[in-house]
Amino acid sequence: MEKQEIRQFITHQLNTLDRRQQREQQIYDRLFTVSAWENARSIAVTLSFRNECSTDPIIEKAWELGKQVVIPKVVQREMKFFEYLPNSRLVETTMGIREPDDTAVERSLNTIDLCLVPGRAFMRNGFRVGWGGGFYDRALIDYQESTLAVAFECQLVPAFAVESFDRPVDQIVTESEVILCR
Ligand SMILES: Nc1nc2c(c(=O)[nH]1)N(C=O)[C@@H](CNc1ccc(C(=O)N[C@@H](CCC(=O)O)C(=O)O)cc1)CN2
Ligand SMILES: Nc1ncnc2c1ncn2[C@@H]1O[C@H](COP(=O)(O)OP(=O)(O)OP(=O)(O)O)[C@@H](O)[C@H]1O
Repeated sequence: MEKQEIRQFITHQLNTLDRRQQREQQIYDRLFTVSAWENARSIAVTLSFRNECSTDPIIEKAWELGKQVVIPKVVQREMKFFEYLPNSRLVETTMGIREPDDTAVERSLNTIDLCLVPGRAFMRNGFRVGWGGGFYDRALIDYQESTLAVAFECQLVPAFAVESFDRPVDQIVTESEVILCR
């Protein structure tokens, strides 16, 4: 399948997913036992939108545990990361993604212990298909710390053509397993 067909297929899968809340809770419970999560003092995470697995409980838990949280903002085709606190103000993009406002403090991704990478579809070897902006492929080029994706089982796909610029994640946490990709 082409990446574009995979995106359409996954959108349908996610829109018709049953027992979503139960599945999300299983994903969180499993994520919170992973050592890369436990050891991270700072995490980068996206604010979920549309039918992505909700990241709100992940962020709440991170704050509860005293972890620093940063979230991305797309600035002129480039993604930058900013500190995210319970009282941070957000603005919504035309696409519907919530992003930090102008007052947020920028943090280099390279100073963050764990990067939670969003994606539409994943192979078990960690390669992913996103929304098609290539933002994470570029952001992860010289990122040395742990990368992890949370995804529903139905987002795992058997095979797609990997391109030279694609960057795999280290681990994928689903509602039924932790996949060690590398
Ligand atoms: N929750 C979440 N936040 C995220 C991502 C993500 O996958 N999930 N991203 C992961 O990389 C980045 C944003 N990714 C984007 C990828 C593509 C387009 C884009 O192509 N927009 C089109 C409109 C497409 C549409 O409306 O459907 C455009 O601007 O013309 C925008 C943002 C950063 N934040
Ligand atoms: N390292 C890079 N340098 C320049 N362009 C890149 C790089 N990585 C990706 N791109 C560009 O980004 C485009 C989209 O890539 P791809 O379809 O893999 O995005 P994606 O992984 O689905 O999106 P995202 O990473 O934002 O979730 C590609 O067509 C490619 O030209």
